[in-house]
Amino acid sequence: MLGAPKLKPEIDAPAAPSVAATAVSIRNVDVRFGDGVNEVTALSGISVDIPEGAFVTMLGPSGCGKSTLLRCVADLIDVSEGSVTVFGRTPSQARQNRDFAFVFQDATLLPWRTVLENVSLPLEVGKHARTGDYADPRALLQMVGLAGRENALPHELSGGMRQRVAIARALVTRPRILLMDEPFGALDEITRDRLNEELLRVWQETGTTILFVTHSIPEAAFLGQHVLMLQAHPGRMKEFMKVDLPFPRSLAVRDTVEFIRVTAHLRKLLEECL
Ligand SMILES: Nc1ncnc2c1ncn2[C@@H]1O[C@H](COP(=O)(O)OP(=O)(O)OP(=O)(O)O)[C@@H](O)[C@H]1O
Repeated sequence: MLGAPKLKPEIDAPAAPSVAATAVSIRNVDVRFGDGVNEVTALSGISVDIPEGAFVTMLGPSGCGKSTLLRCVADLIDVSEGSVTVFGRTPSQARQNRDFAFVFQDATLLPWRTVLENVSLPLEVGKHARTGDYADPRALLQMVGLAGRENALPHELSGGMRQRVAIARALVTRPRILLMDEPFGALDEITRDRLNEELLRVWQETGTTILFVTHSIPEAAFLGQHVLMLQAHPGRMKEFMKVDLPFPRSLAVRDTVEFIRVTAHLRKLLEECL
């Protein structure tokens, strides 16, 4: 039996446009160090919005101000002009609210504490253990591939393992933003590749916004949804470029024509920045 005739053709309701909130807003930022003849303009006129949940890699010649910009977001450096907001708060308020966590090139683990005790450390000094708003340190260790190494001491781990601990420690307070300053810069290429893949997986599992400084063009292209390219003397924004490569990405993407095209474009931009 036929159903009742349709009076109107069925039309799918248009999907609501998904507009990501802004995680970090950087407006006309200048940073100067020193006074008088010793004054150095590290950053000049930087404006960019980092969408919530984005993975943004920062690339540029040595001394262009990548670390300085990351440190402005992290409330480690005050801007000379302009403003930085983190989810609408000042960097200082965002730090107190534990909106972000920082991962440096050196894992900076406490040598006398086990892996698990290092990952749990932020819970001892912050409000998170009190409020219960934290990630399970053991589950994080599993996520970064260190299940079974909870009781090891840092000196018993490889450099790559130590960085994995540092990443787990950074994630334990469930920061909304992860600020990473060349976290894999001191690692051998194979370990770095593996950690790149793992970091993308962690990003996709946690939805954390990531700002990641690197010197490596392939690393910037492989990890980034966007690449923020800075030029030097003074540090200015060259380009905020979307990387048109699909997710999830595996290392095999680096052999594709599209990836080679992206890295060639980044190399050309980088040469223009010198
Ligand atoms: N505390 C400081 N005092 C004086 N000058 C500084 C300070 N920090 C950074 N600078 C200067 O600011 C500029 C930007 O430095 P920054 O470390 O941010 O660059 P970078 O792009 O991260 O460099 P690299 O890629 O070599 O790590 C450089 O000229 C640097 O010498």
